[in-house]
Amino acid sequence: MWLVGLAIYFVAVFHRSSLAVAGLTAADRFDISASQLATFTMLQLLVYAGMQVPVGLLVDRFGSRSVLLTGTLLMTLGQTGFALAESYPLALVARVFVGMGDAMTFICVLRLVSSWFPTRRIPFVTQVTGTIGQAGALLAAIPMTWALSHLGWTTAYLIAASAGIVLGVLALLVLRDSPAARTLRGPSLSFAAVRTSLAASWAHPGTRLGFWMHFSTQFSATTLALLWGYPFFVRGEGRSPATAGFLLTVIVVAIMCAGPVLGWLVGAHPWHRSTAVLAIVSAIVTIWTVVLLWPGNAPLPVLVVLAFVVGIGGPASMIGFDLGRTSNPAERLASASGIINQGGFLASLLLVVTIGLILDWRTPGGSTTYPPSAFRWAMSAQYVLWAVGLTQVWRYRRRTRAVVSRDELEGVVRAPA
Ligand SMILES: N[C@@H](Cc1c[nH]cn1)C(=O)NCC(=O)O
Repeated sequence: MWLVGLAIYFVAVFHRSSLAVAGLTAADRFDISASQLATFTMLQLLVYAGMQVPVGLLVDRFGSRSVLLTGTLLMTLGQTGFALAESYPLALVARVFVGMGDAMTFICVLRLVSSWFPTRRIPFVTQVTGTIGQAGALLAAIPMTWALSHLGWTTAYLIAASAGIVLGVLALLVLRDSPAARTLRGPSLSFAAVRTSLAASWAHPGTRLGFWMHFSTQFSATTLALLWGYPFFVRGEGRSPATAGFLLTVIVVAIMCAGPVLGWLVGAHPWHRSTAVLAIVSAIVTIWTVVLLWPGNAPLPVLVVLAFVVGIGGPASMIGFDLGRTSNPAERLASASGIINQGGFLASLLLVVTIGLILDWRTPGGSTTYPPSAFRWAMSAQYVLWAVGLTQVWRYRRRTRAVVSRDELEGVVRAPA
């Protein structure tokens, strides 16, 4: 069950990232400017973040199997539309469908993990899910670049879309919501029930802690990987395109290395989940400060450390979902995960837009040849998000610890007195 869900999530990450290497071809095909190109990424993030809570509610109501199948269908339709679109507005509509399908995937897989694995394995399997799923971005980078240049736009994207048909059929035949039932159905979704369920999830400080953990940890990596990393390394730090590509790969390597380690750590020391997040965000802030204060271009080893430490933020964000799991009953798990999953994507959306605005503001003459000083200003916008995120993690960590029993969390069984 897990492998089927994981395969669909892997393909969702592949679809999500498949535009990153097609930017120049897309600009030619649709005859669009750089900001119109960036609109694709913003729209996708907006749809993804906006759908998290509704998707969580749908999963709690209709089960992961039904929602995952719907998501796979939407992504496949979207990617097929993108392959065939010849105008910018049609391509935007197709990207909205890809974003909607993508938004339906991860929460379903988290729910499958909690239904099919013993409790003590869940933190580790959740991390491995994120780690393997994120490798879909690697598939989007290398084979997709080859396919676009050798097979052309339409064939490359149609082949990508066909993965959804194969996985959709597999999921239809194989997937079960839980060992006890092929399809689980929760209570019906009246407006009052939805409000009560969301309010109950949000009222638990553990859900809020999870949201702010997700918010603080992943935006730096997401923003670099999806849009601004390449221009920052090339224009802001004077590196060659090949070195910029290498630095973006270091982010993915960091995700692969840190995911299983954090999964083990969270399973073994659940009481210290927020300490791990505070330490990782502090490390990210420190290395960014070194790079931004470096006189002139930072040396390559420092940029490698930056890419690696920022990459660790991706798996660190998964710790937020573990807070959601231990703070909510099973029937509210998916909606709590939806609330938490909004954090990092909202922060990334804010940052993607703010960096664009600051670059335009600090670049003379409306040109897109952004100078290194403009990148320093733009990347410094992250301090506002870190300040908000770290303050909230600190506040809600204290509140969560006040209502959660450490012994229960750590599974300590005390002998009767
Ligand atoms: N933080 C990511 C997943 C991740 C895991 N390792 C690195 N990144 C996340 O929130 N994922 C949701 C999704 O849909 O990808």
